[in-house]
Amino acid sequence: MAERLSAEARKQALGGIPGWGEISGREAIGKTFVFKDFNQAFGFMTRAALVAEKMDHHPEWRNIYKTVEVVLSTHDAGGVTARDIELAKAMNAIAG
Ligand SMILES: C[C@H](O)[C@H](O)[C@H]1CNC2=NC(N)=NC(=O)C2=N1
Repeated sequence: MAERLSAEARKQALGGIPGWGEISGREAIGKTFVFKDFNQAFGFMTRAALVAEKMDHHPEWRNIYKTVEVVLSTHDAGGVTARDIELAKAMNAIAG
């Protein structure tokens, strides 16, 4: 099982993934992606879902029109691990 990152390691990792930050009140990271329209937002979700499934690591997310709110944590580790950082980076790459 992946190890939880320390607060320090988490902060450092977040520095390298634009737009991602700590979620207040829980051990998770998040980002709100804003696209041009619903089509772009849903296209992002479709591509990200395929990557997430391949990684066996899945986002908590919510789509409102052209925005996608994403929260990542590793449930079995009770916090943020390298797997969350990896998926966050992949999502940024997909969003372009
Ligand atoms: C058995 C399976 O590997 C686990 O349930 C996976 C699936 N996807 C997951 N996704 C996320 N975000 N956190 C997890 O702890 C997690 N666990």
